Amino acid sequence: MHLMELPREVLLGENLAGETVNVAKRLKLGRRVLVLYGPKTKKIAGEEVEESLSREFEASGVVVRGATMEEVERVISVIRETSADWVIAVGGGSIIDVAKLASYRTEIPFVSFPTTASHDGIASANASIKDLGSKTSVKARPPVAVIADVKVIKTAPYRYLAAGVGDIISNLTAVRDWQLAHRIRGEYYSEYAASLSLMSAKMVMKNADIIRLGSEESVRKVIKGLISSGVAMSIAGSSRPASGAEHLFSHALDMLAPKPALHGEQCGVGTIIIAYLHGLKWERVRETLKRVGAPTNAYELGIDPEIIIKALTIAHTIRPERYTILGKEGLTWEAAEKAAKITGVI
Ligand SMILES: NC(=O)C1=CN([C@@H]2O[C@H](COP(=O)(O)OP(=O)(O)OC[C@H]3O[C@@H](n4cnc5c(N)ncnc54)[C@H](OP(=O)(O)O)[C@@H]3O)[C@@H](O)[C@H]2O)C=CC1
Ligand SMILES: O=C(CO)COP(=O)(O)O
Ligand SMILES: [Zn+2]
Repeated sequence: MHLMELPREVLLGENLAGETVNVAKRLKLGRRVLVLYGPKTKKIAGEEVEESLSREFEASGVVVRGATMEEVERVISVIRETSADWVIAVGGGSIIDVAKLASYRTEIPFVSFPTTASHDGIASANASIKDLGSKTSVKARPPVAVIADVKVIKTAPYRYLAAGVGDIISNLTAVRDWQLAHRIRGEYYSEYAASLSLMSAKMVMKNADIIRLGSEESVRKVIKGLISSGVAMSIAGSSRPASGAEHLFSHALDMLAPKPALHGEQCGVGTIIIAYLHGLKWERVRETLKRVGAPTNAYELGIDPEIIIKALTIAHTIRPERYTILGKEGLTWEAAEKAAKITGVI
């Protein structure tokens, strides 16, 4: 049996902090709510959401710092102490992932209230959590509702929106890797999930100039792509349609770089190199990233070229079960250096 779980409500609009109350009432989420936010997103929208919910429910808030297993366990304890009926995550990808996994493990629903359009975990069913030093993709449940407030998301520096484009354009190579794994390893493949995922990537390529404006319309375009990408992951039952070798490269950078860039920025640069390895039109990927003002090379990522090469050579070891163009052996140092040089990444 293949179970697909999807969000029940997706709200995209302006000034939605107060709407959280109506969503909770419609979906009968319960009286006690735990609001999760980060040190910055607390001020950006977290407090406002908590205040709105406090008028009708018993709301308490907790500050989360980073997507680690320790934070997930700490939040699980707070859920139990406060007997929370549901959770709402107000923040970037890290806060949403912690809320997603903690609510799944305590079997309560969670609502996603993104403050950035930088990642496609907004509506997905899986959580990317750092455990014992490396990022793992853990099964969870998608949010029962997504409340995307364009005004809040627009407060984030433009860099975050461009990172969202990087996370979406990754779908081009992720789907290629998935097809490869299907053909070579007989892995389950969903044509429907793959098409939906590719559609998001094509939409951002087509709308790059509108996205570049950094307007509310830009935010809407990127958010829709991120949500569709998350839905594609839910349909597939894994992050396969949106995470291939370019994501392994980004996870490797998170482990190796003293100061990693944003997830979506790293994935975008990874897509350029992995598209080259797949024999795809990598120049088109680079062109789109340039047009939206996302990084396309090591210098713009603020990462040393040696670390880029090293990350390419170890990427295949991060999730050995996830077969990609990197194969079982991975890239040699020379091959990695050549691919990075040809594509102008180093
Ligand atoms: N589960 C999935 O399917 C997916 C998960 N991911 C995961 O998501 C994470 C990346 O998410 P990302 O959002 O890039 O990074 P983070 O969630 O780590 O956020 C980065 C920083 O941005 C801050 N921030 C958030 N909103 C705003 C805002 N409106 N204005 C200014 N600053 C803001 C955060 O504040 P604060 O310090 O308050 O938190 C934080 O300091 C990675 O861990 C990645 O693995 C990515 C894609 C898919
Ligand atoms: O980031 C993702 C999709 O964009 C999914 O994350 P994983 O690489 O952790 O599976
Ligand atoms: Zn991603």
